[in-house]
Amino acid sequence: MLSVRSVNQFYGKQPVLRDIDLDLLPGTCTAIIGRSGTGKTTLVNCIMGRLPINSGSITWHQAGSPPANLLNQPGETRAAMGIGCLSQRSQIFTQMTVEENLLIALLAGVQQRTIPPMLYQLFPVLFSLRHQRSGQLPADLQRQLALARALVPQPQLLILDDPTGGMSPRREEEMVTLIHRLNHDFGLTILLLQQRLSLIQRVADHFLLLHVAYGQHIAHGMNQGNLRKPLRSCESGSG
Ligand SMILES: Nc1ncnc2c1ncn2[C@@H]1O[C@H](COP(=O)(O)OP(=O)(O)OP(=O)(O)O)[C@@H](O)[C@H]1O
Repeated sequence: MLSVRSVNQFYGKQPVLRDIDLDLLPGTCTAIIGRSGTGKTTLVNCIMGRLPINSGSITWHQAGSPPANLLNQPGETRAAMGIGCLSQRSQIFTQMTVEENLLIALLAGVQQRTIPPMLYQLFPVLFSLRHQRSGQLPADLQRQLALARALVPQPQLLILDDPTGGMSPRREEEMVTLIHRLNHDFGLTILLLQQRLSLIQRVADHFLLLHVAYGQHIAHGMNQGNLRKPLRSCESGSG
């Protein structure tokens, strides 16, 4: 579905991503693991077209269509191509109601004209609060709303940047269940950025480890095994 090949990215002269390779297969959940500052968000920003890359390629594969070079697509069109993203900071319009936030996501140049019915099934709490101003919701429900918004255009690939960050244990558990359902029941391909292995092991099939070695950020190999089994080391020795 998505191939990242030999991607390098620098902030000024400082290398952040070094020769990153990543393959996302349809229907899988892949985790990008790494401590704070190892470049997880930077990689996602490159995939979403928010940051240019210095070298490498990012290719989008869709059944029945030739591979598309994502680097030729402006960031705005990547959502319409089927890539959704929940960023670290919830992006909701706090003056609008829950429902208005969902409706406005339909304006993002996608074919979809109505809120998908499954959305309120997935988020029953949001359904009961749909006429409430979203700024009045507690932070973890605002996060749920941001995720629901990302799902309105019915993406094929959903990128989740620290989706449980700052959540209460109860909402975190709901979010983990939700990610699992989206992946297993709805077949959504998921790229999950997380630091906590215990959470990753519950939902992810594969992982890519980013870490800092000798003062530089380098990517280590990708495990194609099943992460619900005990985590195996995937270091490839490139440091
Ligand atoms: N706009 C920027 N300009 C310069 N350096 C930056 C910029 N954004 C991030 N960095 C640096 O790039 C490195 C990678 O940052 P990034 O946010 O991608 O890491 P991360 O793994 O997502 O961290 P976290 O888990 O805390 O979100 C860090 O050293 C960070 O300080």
